[in-house]
Amino acid sequence: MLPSGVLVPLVTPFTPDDRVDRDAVARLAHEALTDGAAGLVALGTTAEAATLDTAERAAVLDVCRSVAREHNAPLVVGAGSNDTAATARALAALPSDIAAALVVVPPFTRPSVDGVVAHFRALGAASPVPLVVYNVPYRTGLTLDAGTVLRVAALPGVAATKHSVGAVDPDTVALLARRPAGFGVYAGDDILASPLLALGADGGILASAHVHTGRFADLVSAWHNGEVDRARAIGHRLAALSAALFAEPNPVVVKAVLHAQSRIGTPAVRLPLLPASPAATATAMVHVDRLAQD
Ligand SMILES: O=C(O)C1=N[C@H](C(=O)O)C[C@H](O)C1
Repeated sequence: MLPSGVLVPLVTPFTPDDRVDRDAVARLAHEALTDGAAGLVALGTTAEAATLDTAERAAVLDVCRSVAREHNAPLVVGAGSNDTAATARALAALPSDIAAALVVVPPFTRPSVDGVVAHFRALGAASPVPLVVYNVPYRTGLTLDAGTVLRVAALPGVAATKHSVGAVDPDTVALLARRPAGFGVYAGDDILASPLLALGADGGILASAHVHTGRFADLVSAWHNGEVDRARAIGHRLAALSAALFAEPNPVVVKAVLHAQSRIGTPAVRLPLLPASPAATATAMVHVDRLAQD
């Protein structure tokens, strides 16, 4: 359903007067797909989707759909909340040319395991497009063991997971060992992308891949082609880059770097995020430049 490779969850660049910079969104989307991304994610966490109003979300989606169509590339759209019925309505309204919806494990409410399974059963039934379950315990407050993810994976309409548990832990290993055929696993912790690929992940949804997209695409190919030494070497360099890009809350450093590269007009983020510090930006740029020279 989704291709192997790296999907770039696009940031939302803002103009100096705090409007969505549609041209910059389009430019970043084109660059990512031209540089080797297998697809795009619109309205993810990285997009600061929580701070966009309805019209802004529609504008971002519109731009991303048009660029994805031009490149014949899959577009995944971020969705999901701790209100099952509201999420089902939002999914039902998605346009049919969307490849998948990235749906977060219900945050904050802390339902039971059976409640989580019932949530995704309802969403799988309501959605016209396949679901990618976004498992990110440090954001949702809910840790799912491998058995629960596999129960969700077996539901109709559930196609993949974005695995962002913050560690390569026993449940991660069990998930990759026991996942059913055709169920995709995508790394969602940028720093851990290389070890997850070594365990067999299909790719990654990685904000870091705004920068050196081609290197991230190469990391996936190297692991998938069994070029272990090369994959390790690329993975170590990219992990250092990702660590620098995630030194402050995502996506503030990514935006600062894109601005330093003159790829977006402002590094602005919306509250409660604060702009990246000059020190974090400078450190990230050292890694960006070092990789450019390799
Ligand atoms: O928006 C996303 O998708 C991503 N969000 C993660 C986060 O902010 O925690 C990071 C990942 O690179 C992609």
